[in-house]
Amino acid sequence: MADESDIAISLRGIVNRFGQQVVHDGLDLDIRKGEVIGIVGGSGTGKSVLMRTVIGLNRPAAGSITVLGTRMDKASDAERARIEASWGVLFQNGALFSSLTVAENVQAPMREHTDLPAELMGELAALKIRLAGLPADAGAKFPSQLSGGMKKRAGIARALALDPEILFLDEPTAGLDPIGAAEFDDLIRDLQRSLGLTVVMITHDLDSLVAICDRIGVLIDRRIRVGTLAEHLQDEHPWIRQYFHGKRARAAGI
Ligand SMILES: Nc1ncnc2c1ncn2[C@@H]1O[C@H](COP(=O)(O)OP(=O)(O)OP(=O)(O)O)[C@@H](O)[C@H]1O
Repeated sequence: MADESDIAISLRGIVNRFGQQVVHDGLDLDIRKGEVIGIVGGSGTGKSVLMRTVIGLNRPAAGSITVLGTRMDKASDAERARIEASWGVLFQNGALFSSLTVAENVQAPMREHTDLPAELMGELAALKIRLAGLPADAGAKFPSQLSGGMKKRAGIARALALDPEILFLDEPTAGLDPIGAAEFDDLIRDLQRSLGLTVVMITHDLDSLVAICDRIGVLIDRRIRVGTLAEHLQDEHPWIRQYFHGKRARAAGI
C-alpha cells in the first residue's frame, strides 16, 4: 500500500448513474504522483465521465474524491480553487476559444486565477507555447489557422498555463496521423519528466499506452482494474484478453 502522500488522486466508492443506466458502481482508484496512467475501456464504459467526475464537471451519486490530499466534497471554495489551479486539462477537441489567439487562449486561465501583470502573462504564455513544441509565431495565430496537431499543442500550452501538478488528457492522439501521434507521445513524456507531472490520459491508442504509460486502468464491469501492461497481459477477462492480445495490440508490438 502506497503512502498517502505519494497519491495524487484517490477515488473511493464512486457511483455514477444517468437515469436507469449505472456507469460506475463502487469504483476505487489511486493515481500515484508522477505516474502516467492510461485509461482504456470499451465505448460507453465511462472514461470521459470518470475524468469529468475527478475535475468536478460531473457530480457522482456516491463516493469520495481526494486530490493532492484535499477531499473535494468537503473543500472550501478557496481550497477548491487552489486544487483546480493545480491541474490542466486537454479536452478531446482542444476546446480552444476560436475568437482568441493562441497566446490569448494560454493566458485565459492566468487571467481567471491570478493577478499577474499583463506583460508577465504574455512572457509566460510565450514560454508555454515553446514548451508545447510550437514555433514562437504560433502565439499570434487563431485556432482556425492551425493544423490538428498544432491545435492540440496549443491546448497543451493552455493546460500548462498555471504550472499544474496534474495533467488530464482526453484522447490526445485521436485524429493525428501515426507520426504526429508518436511526436505527441514524446512531447507528453518529455513534459512529464521535465516538469514532474502526474498524467491521466484517456486513450484508444495502444501505441501511446506502450510508449508512455507506467500503468493502465481498464474500465470493466463499472469499476477499474489498474496494472502494468505485463499484469494486464495475464488477465483472463475476455475484454482485456481481446484488447491486449488482439490484432491491433500485435501491431503495437505488445
Ligand atoms: N450527461 C449525461 N447524461 C446522460 N448520459 C450520459 C451523460 N454523460 C455520459 N452519459 C452516458 O454515460 C456513458 C459513459 O459515457 P462516456 O462518455 O464516459 O463513455 P466513454 O467511455 O468515454 O466512451 P467513448 O470511448 O465512446 O468516448 C454513456 O453511455 C453515455 O451515454
